[in-house]
Amino acid sequence: MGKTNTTLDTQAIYDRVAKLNANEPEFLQAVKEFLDTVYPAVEENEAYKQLNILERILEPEQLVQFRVPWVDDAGNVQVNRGFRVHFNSAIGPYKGGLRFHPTVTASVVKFLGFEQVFKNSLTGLPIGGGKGGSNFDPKGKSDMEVMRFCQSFMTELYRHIGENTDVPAGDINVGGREIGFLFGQYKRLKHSNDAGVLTGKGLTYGGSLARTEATGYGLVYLTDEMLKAKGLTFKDTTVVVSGSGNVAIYAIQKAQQLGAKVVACSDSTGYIYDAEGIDVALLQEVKEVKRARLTEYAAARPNAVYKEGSVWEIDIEYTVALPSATQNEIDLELAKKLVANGVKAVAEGANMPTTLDGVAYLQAQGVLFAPAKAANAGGVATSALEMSQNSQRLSWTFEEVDAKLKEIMQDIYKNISDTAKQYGKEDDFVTGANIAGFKKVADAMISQGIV
Ligand SMILES: NC(=O)C1=CN([C@@H]2O[C@H](COP(=O)(O)OP(=O)(O)OC[C@H]3O[C@@H](n4cnc5c(N)ncnc54)[C@H](O)[C@@H]3O)[C@@H](O)[C@H]2O)C=CC1
Ligand SMILES: O=C(O)CCC(=O)C(=O)O
Repeated sequence: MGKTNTTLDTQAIYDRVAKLNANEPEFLQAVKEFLDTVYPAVEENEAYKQLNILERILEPEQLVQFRVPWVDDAGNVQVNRGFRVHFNSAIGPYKGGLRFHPTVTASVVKFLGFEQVFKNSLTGLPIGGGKGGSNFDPKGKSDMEVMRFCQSFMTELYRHIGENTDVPAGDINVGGREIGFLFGQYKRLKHSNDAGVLTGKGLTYGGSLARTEATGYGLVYLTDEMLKAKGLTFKDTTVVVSGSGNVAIYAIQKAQQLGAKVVACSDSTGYIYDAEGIDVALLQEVKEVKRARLTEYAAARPNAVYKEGSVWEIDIEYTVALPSATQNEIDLELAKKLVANGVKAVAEGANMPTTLDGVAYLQAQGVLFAPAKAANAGGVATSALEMSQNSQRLSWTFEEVDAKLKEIMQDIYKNISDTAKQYGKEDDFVTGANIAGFKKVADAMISQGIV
């Protein structure tokens, strides 16, 4: 076999990736955090080094980019760009969401797909990592425009997915409506009712109970474990959440069920502060039913206020922060603001919402920090439960799925916390999550040869 007694040079590995993926800042950010934390697990394992496991794991198996032409309501021809990255299939079919947002690029899809590999590994379920999306902006589009876009997007995507190959789901701006349109077009093209090809489906055609709630609920279950281990609790604790979409809404609901007071959440232009605690039913009505802005929530609640800017600029004392909007929403300056406001725990509902220097600062200040690949893994874990139900042609009850989700999140916390300790980094859950997620994938890759 090739090299013997090799020494690991993670800087050289990073430099090579940076050269190959120039102009992909989000992907390189995710790679840097990974390399900076997993090296002890590679250093101690001669096979990982000899077989260049890091170099291989950092290279997606495939990246598909395609044109998505569609016609708007005024009869104009529009064109967007579609992507799907098949990052790693060592432990199961590619699995991960689709994002429709103007900021979607190859870099964004690759960072999301890379993180998904280790997140999916942490769930303990047999799913590999993938992700996709488009720079299509559904804001202001009619249902028919969204449908035509989804049909065109699937007209290329269907070649690259399948219930045993790649199983997409939702992410930003891809919810039940979009998954329905995508599934309808997939069936037309394949002439086959493969329910397991997408997750996040509606309950009338193969969706799982509790998938809608799963990411937000799972985030709170994991945070609860992290708090309890330090003698803290959600009960009577003040919480701030960013975003007001799928993850944020159900995180707020579960935190409130556990006795917390969630006083703020946000959209892309501003945030609401509701000192009495957010009214989840009203928030759902505004965001999920009307697809309106948070200003409508403030207009309907006499004591709530709407402010422009980042919710992390808020000037109140609170204990738990759950960033659940988008990447890099908490930078170093905002991390300092969180600490000044008395925050004791941050758990990432969004993918990579904290910059590298933001994470380093929070950890240095002793803030409990749960990284996205552990904290928001409940969504994809429940998607895997949806796949199991589809293949058995069964539907489990809400309580059954929720109980499995809770157990998975408790297991993830234990795994990342034990792994951090094992590598001499107690309470460094970034290191714990990266090493624990990585080792399972690396071992599966080694077993399968050089492929
Ligand atoms: N839906 C899911 O099951 C999972 C989602 N995630 C992550 O959670 C985050 C939120 O996703 P969802 O709630 O599903 O999406 P969503 O489309 O339901 O909601 C997104 C929310 O983020 C806000 N937002 C988007 N861009 C923003 C920006 N530039 N600044 C401030 N706010 C912004 C939107 O206003 C909206 O409230 C994303 O990072 C996603 O990757 C992670 C795991 C699973
Ligand atoms: O449920 C899924 O497959 C997608 C979840 C996802 O995209 C994520 O975990 O970021």
